[in-house]
Amino acid sequence: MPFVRAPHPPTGPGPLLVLVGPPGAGKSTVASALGVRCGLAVRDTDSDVERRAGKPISAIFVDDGEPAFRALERAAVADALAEHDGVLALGGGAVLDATTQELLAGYRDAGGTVVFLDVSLAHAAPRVGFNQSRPLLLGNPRAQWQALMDARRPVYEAVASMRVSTDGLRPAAVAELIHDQLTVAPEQRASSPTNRRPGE
Ligand SMILES: Nc1ncnc2c1ncn2[C@@H]1O[C@H](COP(=O)(O)OP(=O)(O)O)[C@@H](O)[C@H]1O
Ligand SMILES: O=C(O)C1=C[C@@H](OP(=O)(O)O)[C@@H](O)[C@H](O)C1
Ligand SMILES: [Mg+2]
Repeated sequence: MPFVRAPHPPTGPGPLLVLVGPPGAGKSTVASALGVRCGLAVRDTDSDVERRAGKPISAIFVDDGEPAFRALERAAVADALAEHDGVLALGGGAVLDATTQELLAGYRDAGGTVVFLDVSLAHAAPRVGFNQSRPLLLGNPRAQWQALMDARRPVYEAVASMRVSTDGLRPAAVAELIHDQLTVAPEQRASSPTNRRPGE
């Protein structure tokens, strides 16, 4: 079923939907599931950064450092917000950047939808695992993840227009929830638990 499109940002096409949240929330996976389900193009800023750098994120962190990664990420997010008109998954730390926060606020003000995929440590840990691909979780992944989430939760809540708890839901079910939220009438949406602004 096609989406009922939210109003476009006035300055460009803009994504239909932007996914934010911590590592293991399922941003990349749910973006793909939504793309398949709804026939939408999918873009992931982590993939854009890796393509531009010509190496994996873990290698960027080791060779060039986190600030260099964040600069590449800031540029990738700005480009994607301007160019992409499908589903956009951000990397988990992208929303910490002040420029990105401003761009997302403008996107939302223009009618764009930013979805915070929420997840608890118990559900994120098995998803993220202990591999080397997420450099910020090296050492003690569970403790690192929880500290990161505690620090970032207010930011995820501030930039989002919708929060979806993914605990115990398969990616396809998360995609279905988001799809259903965006295809119901706005007046029904306002009273739905998944569409309250975080904190409301
Ligand atoms: N809702 C979910 N339930 C179970 N596993 C999931 C879910 N969402 C994602 N995964 C799995 O968790 C891992 C991380 O997902 P990913 O989409 O890369 O998360 P993110 O992009 O938010 O870091 C992948 O192996 C993916 O298949
Ligand atoms: O949370 C973070 O700071 C990061 C999350 C990763 O993306 P995912 O959230 O898609 O795993 C990736 O951008 C990088 O390892 C840094
Ligand atoms: Mg991802």
